[in-house]
Amino acid sequence: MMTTLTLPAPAKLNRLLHITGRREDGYHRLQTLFQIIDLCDQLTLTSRDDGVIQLATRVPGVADDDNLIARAAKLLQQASGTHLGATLTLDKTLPMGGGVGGGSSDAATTLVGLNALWRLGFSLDELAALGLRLGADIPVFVHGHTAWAEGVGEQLTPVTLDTPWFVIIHPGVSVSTQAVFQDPQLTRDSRPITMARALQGGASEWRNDCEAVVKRHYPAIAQALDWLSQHAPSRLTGTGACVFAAFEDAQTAHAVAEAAGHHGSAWVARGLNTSPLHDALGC
Ligand SMILES: C[C@@](CO)(OP(=O)(O)O)[C@H](O)COP(=O)(O)OP(=O)(O)OC[C@H]1O[C@@H](n2ccc(N)nc2=O)[C@H](O)[C@@H]1O
Ligand SMILES: Nc1ncnc2c1ncn2[C@@H]1O[C@H](COP(=O)(O)OP(=O)(O)O)[C@@H](O)[C@H]1O
Repeated sequence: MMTTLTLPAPAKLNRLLHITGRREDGYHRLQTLFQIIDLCDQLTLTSRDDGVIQLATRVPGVADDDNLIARAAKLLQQASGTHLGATLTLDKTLPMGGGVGGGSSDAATTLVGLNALWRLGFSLDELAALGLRLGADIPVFVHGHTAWAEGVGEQLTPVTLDTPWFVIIHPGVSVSTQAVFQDPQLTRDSRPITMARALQGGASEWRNDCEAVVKRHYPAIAQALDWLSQHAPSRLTGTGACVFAAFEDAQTAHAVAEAAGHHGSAWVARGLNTSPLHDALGC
């Protein structure tokens, strides 16, 4: 019987991010295009008979009880009533709090992977609903398809986007998502658009409503955006700190990433339409 799985947890980019209003609970309504990319963390999940959820690796700065993979595993255990446990090993590549959704994706891979390992038989819809209780960015990674999203990011429609090579720069500062959403100067009244219109417009019309506020508060992000914009149109992902630009060929992307060194860490990643997690599990 299968007792160990090693699975990818891919990152995402917000190719477009509009803030269209605020819910009664203070959370902001968004319209966004989430694109999955091939930059990944790796998770190894090993089933155990004693019911214990054990973290074999620590995430710096995150208490084990707060770690999203431990929380996801415990939530799935509770929801299913299984007597099984798991040892969870996380090989972290994705920058934390960078707007590429690493923690959310780790949690999604835990839910989808343990569902297979423990043979629970939950559907992806059921797992996405569980994931939403831990974070708004988790459902897209559970479903595993590049998507148009509304609500707080949980109402998903799968779409197919171009699959360029992205240069992603993390300017080495950490952005507080909460502070961005609390800023009085944040654009929070963008007129809602249809998905068809967003897709028709194409990348040249896509923007991120958080960008102006984030650039004002974090000069390093403004500088990275200005520098990258000399090579190709550049955007912030999520509430930052990462910025990205799309290139048609890998060679150009690698040359730009190499030259980006003085602005922070830089990666090259390919845009995807389906998640490598779902490719690996055949689901
Ligand atoms: C805006 C996005 C787009 O992908 O940014 P990134 O986190 O990826 O950068 C996400 O949806 C972010 O979701 P997530 O990262 O789960 O946000 P949380 O940590 O729950 O939010 C921190 C705080 O930001 C505010 N917040 C967050 C999301 C939202 N739609 N409206 C809000 O007003 C709330 O005050 C919340 O307490
Ligand atoms: N397994 C995990 N990996 C990364 N961050 C985690 C994890 N568990 C909890 N966190 C917390 O979640 C925060 C946001 O993580 P992350 O998803 O990487 O950022 P973002 O939502 O900006 O892309 C981190 O700063 C950290 O405090």
